Amino acid sequence: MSLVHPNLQPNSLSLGWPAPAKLNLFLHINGRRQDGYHELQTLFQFLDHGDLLDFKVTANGELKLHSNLGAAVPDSDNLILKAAKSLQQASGCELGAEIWLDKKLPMGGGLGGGSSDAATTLVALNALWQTGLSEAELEQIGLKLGADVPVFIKGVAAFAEGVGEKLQPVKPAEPWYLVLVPEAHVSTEKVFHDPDLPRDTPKLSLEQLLSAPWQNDCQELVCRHYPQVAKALAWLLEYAPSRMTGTGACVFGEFEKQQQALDCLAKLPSSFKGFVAKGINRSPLQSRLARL
Ligand SMILES: C[C@@](CO)(OP(=O)(O)O)[C@H](O)COP(=O)(O)OP(=O)(O)OC[C@H]1O[C@@H](n2ccc(N)nc2=O)[C@H](O)[C@@H]1O
Ligand SMILES: Nc1ncnc2c1ncn2[C@@H]1O[C@H](COP(=O)(O)OP(=O)(O)O)[C@@H](O)[C@H]1O
Repeated sequence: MSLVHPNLQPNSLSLGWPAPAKLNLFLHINGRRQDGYHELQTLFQFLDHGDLLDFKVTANGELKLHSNLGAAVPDSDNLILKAAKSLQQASGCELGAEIWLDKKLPMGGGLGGGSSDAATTLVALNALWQTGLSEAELEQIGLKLGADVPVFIKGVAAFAEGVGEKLQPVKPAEPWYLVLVPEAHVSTEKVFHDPDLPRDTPKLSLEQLLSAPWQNDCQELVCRHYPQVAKALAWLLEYAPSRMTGTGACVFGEFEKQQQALDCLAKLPSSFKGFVAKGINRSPLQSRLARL
C-alpha cells in the first residue's frame, strides 16, 4: 500500500501551494477578554499575491524547511514547522516533510503571511500525508498557532468575530488595491498591549457594518508611533479611499480598475515600496487542493 496520496510518488515534489495575503477591510476592537486577548469584528479578504510553498513527503518523520527568509525567523519560531509538527501530533502521522518556502510577503505587515504559510502547510500536509483531518479540526490546530490561521484554512472571505475564529463567509466587492509597505515592523503584541488603544467600539450587526464607513481601530495609534505608516497613508489618501490592514504596517488604497492602481503605483515616490493586487473572495489554496 502506498504511504502517501496515490497521485504523489514517495519523495516526489508537490509544487506551487499558494499562501495568499489577506487584508482586514475593517477592524473594530470591541473589548478585552480575561485572558488578555481582544474581541474583534473584522472583515477578511484575500489578495491574489502571496508566498509559495513546495512539499516533499518523506518517510523518516523529520521536518525540514528551506526558505529565503535568512536569519529573520529561526526554525524554532517558524509557523510552517510549528504547523507541520502540530499536525503530526494531532494525527499520530509518522511521515515527515521537506518544505520549500518562497517568501514574497513582507513580515509584520498586517498581511498575515506567517499565518497563511501555517494554514497552507496544514491543508497541504493533511492531503499529502493523508491524515484525513476535517477542516474544523485543522482550524482548531491553526487557531493555537495564530488568530488569523483559521480564515486562511477556510479559504473564503469572511466576517470574523471573537478573536478572529468565529467566521461567517461574505462576498464583498473585489476591487484592485495598491498596497504600500512602510519600512516599519509593527508588533501585533505591542499594539494590543498599548494602554492608548481604543477598545470600546460597540458591536454591530454585519448588515450595519457592511453599510457603515469602514475603519481600522488600530490605525490612529500605529500612525502616531510609526511616522512611516502615517506618511504612506497620507500619500495614498490623495488618490483613493485608503486604510491600514490589521495592526499594520501596510496600508491599502482601493481602485475599481487595475490600470488606475498601476497608474497610482507609477507615481509612487522612490522612498516608498508597494505593489498592486486584486481582492479575491476565494483563496487560491482551495483550487490548488482541488488539483491534487
Ligand atoms: C489583529 C490581527 C487582524 O488580522 O492582526 P495582524 O496580525 O493581521 O496585523 C490578527 O487577528 C492578529 O493575529 P495574529 O498575528 O495571528 O495574532 P496572534 O499571534 O494570535 O497574537 C499576537 C498577540 O496579539 C494579541 N492579540 C491578538 C489577537 C487578538 N484578537 N487579541 C490580542 O490581544 C495578543 O497579545 C497576542 O499575544
Ligand atoms: N513562515 C513565516 N513567515 C513570516 N513570519 C513568520 C513565519 N513564521 C513565523 N513568523 C513570525 O511571525 C511574525 C508575523 O508575521 P506575519 O504573519 O507576516 O505578519 P502579520 O501578523 O503582521 O500579518 C513575523 O515577524 C515572524 O517573527
